[in-house]
Amino acid sequence: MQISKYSAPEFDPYGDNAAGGDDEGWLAPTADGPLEATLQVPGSKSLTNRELVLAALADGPGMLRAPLFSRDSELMIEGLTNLGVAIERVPGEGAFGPDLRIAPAEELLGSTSVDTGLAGTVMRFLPPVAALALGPTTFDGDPHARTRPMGGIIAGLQALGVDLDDDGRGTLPFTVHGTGSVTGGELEIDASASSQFVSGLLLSAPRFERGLVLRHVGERVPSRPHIDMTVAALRARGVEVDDSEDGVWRVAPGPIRALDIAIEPDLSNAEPFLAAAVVTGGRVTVTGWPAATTQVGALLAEYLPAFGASVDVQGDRFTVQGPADGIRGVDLHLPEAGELVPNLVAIAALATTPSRFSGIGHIRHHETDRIAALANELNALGGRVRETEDGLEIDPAPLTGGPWKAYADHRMATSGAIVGLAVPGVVVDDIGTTSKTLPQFPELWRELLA
Ligand SMILES: O=C(O)C1=C[C@@H](OP(=O)(O)O)[C@@H](O)[C@H](O)C1
Ligand SMILES: C=C(OP(=O)(O)O)C(=O)O
Repeated sequence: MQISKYSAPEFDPYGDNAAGGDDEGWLAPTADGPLEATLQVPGSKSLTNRELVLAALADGPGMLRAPLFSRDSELMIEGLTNLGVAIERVPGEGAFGPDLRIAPAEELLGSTSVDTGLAGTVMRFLPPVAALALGPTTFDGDPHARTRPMGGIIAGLQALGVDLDDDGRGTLPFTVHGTGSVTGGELEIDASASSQFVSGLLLSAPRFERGLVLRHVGERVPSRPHIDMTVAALRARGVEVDDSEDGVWRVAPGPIRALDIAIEPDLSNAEPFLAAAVVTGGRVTVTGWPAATTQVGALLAEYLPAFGASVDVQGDRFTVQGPADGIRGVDLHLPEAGELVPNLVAIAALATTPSRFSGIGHIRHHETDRIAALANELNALGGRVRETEDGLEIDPAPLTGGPWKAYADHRMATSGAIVGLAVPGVVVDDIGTTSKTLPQFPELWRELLA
């Protein structure tokens, strides 16, 4: 079956957007055999929100082609707009929405507020931009956003001399009192809780008077591919970045070049559909797969074969063929790829041999404590899942249907959908939470199974 181009529903950034669900929850469809499908997914959250920030700080008007439209990107657009950036939707060729034309502000202006929702990229990338604005900007978000670590950004900006009022807990809410400029220079932060502390500071750094020499001190920084993505995005706009010393990033001051740039499809949002091939022994192709990318989702080409699946790449078509003789358990150490873990754990819960995931302690600080959430939800269905300090261990066990809590976490919601393909009666309480990065999920999933 060829999944058709999908037109995004009217988007309600704060609403439930429970397309396909209701108060009773969303009954995950069960596959009655191997699934065969070809589909396209919308633009990358990580690339869209980086390029929005860089376009807003650039030396002239720029374009984003085929960007993502989801709660996280709408919050980024709204936050930048509040700071005085003009962002206009213009017709484009993308299958999932318009293009964006971005005109940087003559002068960024505070005296405003930014709602971060639950978006890590908004809460970590915009405070340094607000430090460049004139006037105070207050940051706050969803209830759970107030528990996500912000220390590297708060302490980092304060150490750079930015006046930032917080209550000392190292979390939202806080106010950045921008003066229109940041001196920059040498800075040490602990980025072991999130790579986004590094990315957030680097993105604004070319606009600091002395640039930035950012040194990480502490345990290992997670999600390194996401930092590499930030560095590549800066270099593509003519910014000089030296990352040759491990744990140190040197950004030269200077202009950020305006670009007309196409956003790649979100390879991490392709994951649940590719997982569907693995758990049903079917065949799923995602089109528009980039030949070269900094997205962590490209590592699915290594991870999915560990379950016994095979991967075939022909041009821009990325195809996964699921195993015919049952899913193999895996032993994966994934500090680089925390964002991919929930869906991989869902596959592992359906495997015939044990699995172990390690090196992912930091995902306890994502949209929810993903280690606890995965263990809770799988064990409630009869699973045998143990939390470890930095991961999960899973023994094979027959699962039965029942409620599946999403905890406002888009990847928990899609993980419930994956389990439901093989286990009748899994009911996801809030499938609408997929609107954080993929509002089309319920519709695309329905088409996958049609
Ligand atoms: O910069 C980014 O776009 C992201 C970085 C990672 O954050 P952490 O380093 O906090 O895991 C990743 O998990 C998140 O989904 C997106
Ligand atoms: C961790 C994630 O998001 P955020 O950008 O909010 O950190 C994620 O998308 O899996």
